Amino acid sequence: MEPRPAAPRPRLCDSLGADQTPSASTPNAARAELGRRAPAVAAVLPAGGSGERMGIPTPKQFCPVLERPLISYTLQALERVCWIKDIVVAVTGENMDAMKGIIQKYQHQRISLVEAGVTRHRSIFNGLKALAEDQPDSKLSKPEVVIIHDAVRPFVEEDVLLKVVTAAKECGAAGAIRPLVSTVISPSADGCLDHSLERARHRASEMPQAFLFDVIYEAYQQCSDYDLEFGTECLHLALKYGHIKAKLVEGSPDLWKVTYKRDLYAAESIIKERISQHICLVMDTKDENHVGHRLEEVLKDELNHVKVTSRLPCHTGRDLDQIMSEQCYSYVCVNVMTSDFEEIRKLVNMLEESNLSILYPVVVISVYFLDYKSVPFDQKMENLMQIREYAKEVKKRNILLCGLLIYYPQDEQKLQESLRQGATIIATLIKERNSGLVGQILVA
Ligand SMILES: Nc1ccn([C@@H]2O[C@H](COP(=O)(O)OP(=O)(O)OP(=O)(O)O)[C@@H](O)[C@H]2O)c(=O)n1
Ligand SMILES: O=C(CO)[C@H](O)[C@H](O)COP(=O)(O)O
Repeated sequence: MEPRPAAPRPRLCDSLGADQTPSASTPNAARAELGRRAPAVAAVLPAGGSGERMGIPTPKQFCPVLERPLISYTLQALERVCWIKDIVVAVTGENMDAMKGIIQKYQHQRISLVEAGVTRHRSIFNGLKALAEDQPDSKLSKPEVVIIHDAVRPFVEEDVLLKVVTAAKECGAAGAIRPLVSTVISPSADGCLDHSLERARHRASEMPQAFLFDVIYEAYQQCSDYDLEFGTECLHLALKYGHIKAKLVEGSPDLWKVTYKRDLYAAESIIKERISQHICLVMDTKDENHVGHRLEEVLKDELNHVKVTSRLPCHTGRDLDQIMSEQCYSYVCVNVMTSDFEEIRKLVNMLEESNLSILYPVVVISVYFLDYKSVPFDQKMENLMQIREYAKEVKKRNILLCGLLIYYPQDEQKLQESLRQGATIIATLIKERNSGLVGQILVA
């Protein structure tokens, strides 16, 4: 088991990062209402499947995405919602230790583990039992509303959680839905089309779902072995056994369930895009006419949807702390005045203290300029080679450090070209977060 990192992490409810910002559509009135009447809300996450359709031995909830297990992203998405008091995760006995290791390594909070069942419904039922009042020695208390959410749907946002919880409080049950992508057809026994459903009149049932706890717990207590073995829909159990017609809430496309291998690639791309929305340039000069500021302009041009900010180095710029607390995961250290690594070391130390890289790889690019006239290329490169060893060291802390040498010719047009190429390399390193390039010195 990996040791627990020392300092507490700088986030959760009040500091929201790139993938943590509640969507603009978060219904503030509903949130306020929920706050006023504060129903106790808990969540149950079934995570006991084997991921057969993924076709690999590791169950998909434990597959690494940017070197962190998928389930950790889902836990992060739920635990950042302050009004969810307990999160109960159902895991198989054989994966219990691995799950405990994940909770410890990524500092997840408010998590309780229960043993999974042989089917998804049985796993959920075990989670509900742990929340029910009548469990001896349990630290958990029975919630008024329970959210059920698959461990393999990592992109659940606070606004949809709030919508299903508010609707469940009113109607007894609620679930997220999406338009169907394909038409659903029913084949007959001989493999021919029996009938097809009118696509526009049907919806795909997704997660999260929420229920008044008593409604869903009683439904699970009453349901048949057949339901527990073959059922795939909790809303159906609430209807069949509690006569509750669930409220259906439109969900976002990102709520889809990671099922096949390609879904892991899609999840990784979404995460990379979300954490690459803010770049901080740490400039070692205030001089507005310096080439570092021209690089900033070109970078803003290159990355027109990305927020690019610049700051002075760490020892004078206290607001770098602020940027780190806003969860900026990309830093470009522009060394105009010196060629040493002092500024980079200070920046990396600050990043380590911030604990940012526990959850996501942080990219740091150290940029230097090469004026052939003053320093020969080989001499400059020799100096920069030191970055390799240092990069190897900080890679262990999930900080991906690379060097970039930008040619600085006298000719204005050529300089512009170098800066543009430098900006393209920076943008690629940030978007890709490729750990294979750690310690490399690229030349523009
Ligand atoms: N006995 C089971 C089976 C599934 N699940 C969980 O239910 C969620 C949704 O199920 P699904 O996507 O079907 O997962 P798997 O059963 O793992 O996948 P597959 O059907 O491809 O084997 C997943 O988080 C999965 O871990 C569970 O807790 N217990
Ligand atoms: O979408 C869902 C609820 O409606 C479930 O996630 C889905 O039914 C899980 O089923 P399976 O484990 O068979 O994939």
